[in-house]
Amino acid sequence: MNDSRIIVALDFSDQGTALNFAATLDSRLCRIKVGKELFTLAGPQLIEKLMRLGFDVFLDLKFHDIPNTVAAACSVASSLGVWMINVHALGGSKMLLAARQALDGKRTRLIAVTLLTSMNHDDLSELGISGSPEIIVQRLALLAQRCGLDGVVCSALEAASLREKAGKDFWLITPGIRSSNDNRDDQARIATPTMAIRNGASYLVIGRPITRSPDPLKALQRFNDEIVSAL
Ligand SMILES: O=C(O)c1cc(=O)[nH]c(=O)n1[C@@H]1O[C@H](COP(=O)(O)O)[C@@H](O)[C@H]1O
Repeated sequence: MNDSRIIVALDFSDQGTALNFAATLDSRLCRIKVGKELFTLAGPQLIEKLMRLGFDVFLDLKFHDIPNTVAAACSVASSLGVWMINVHALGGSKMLLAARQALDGKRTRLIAVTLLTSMNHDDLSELGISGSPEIIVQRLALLAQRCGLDGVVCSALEAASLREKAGKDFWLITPGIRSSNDNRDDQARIATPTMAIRNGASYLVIGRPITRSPDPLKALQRFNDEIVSAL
């Protein structure tokens, strides 16, 4: 059984590198996320190969469209046998309900992205959205919960207040994870693994701090150890 809280973001620009990298990891120590770049390049066959290596796959395509289109896309994504898929909460309740309905009776988990972790207060103002990231994330997360989704993607900074409001069974998936000496890259709302766990995160999405490490398996083990001691 895989009780790791880590989802490794497999953000690579070619299939061979991605598969070789996945093979150096251990499917008992993490799950794998495939995003837009790799899926556009390598498609369902790659998902199949990763599942054959024993990985639970989170297919991160962040669907955001009219309800009918999103529901159909969710249904097809689920038929690939993936562990989890996501949509944007900003698609609104009709879209979220349609996505949820498309997965009724299926094993695939459905979560909603709230506010991207690359965005900060200034980005919201630029869009004419008033309110802090925390308030917006909370509103979108509770909407997703009311629509019956399994959880949301948010930053670890919002996880503590959300955990209180959404209860213990709602999944909080937190990207933007960085140790204190890691490069922040394009992430704006970041937190350490310890902070994410203490704030109630269910799973931590970690990409570059593992994929760019000279010893990815060791980095994964180090993150897992940090998480276990924070639990
Ligand atoms: O849905 C996501 O996974 C996601 C949502 C979000 O708000 N922020 C975010 O960074 N992600 C993804 O999480 C991963 C983070 O990667 P690193 O910044 O390299 O750790 C990337 O694959 C992003 O696409």
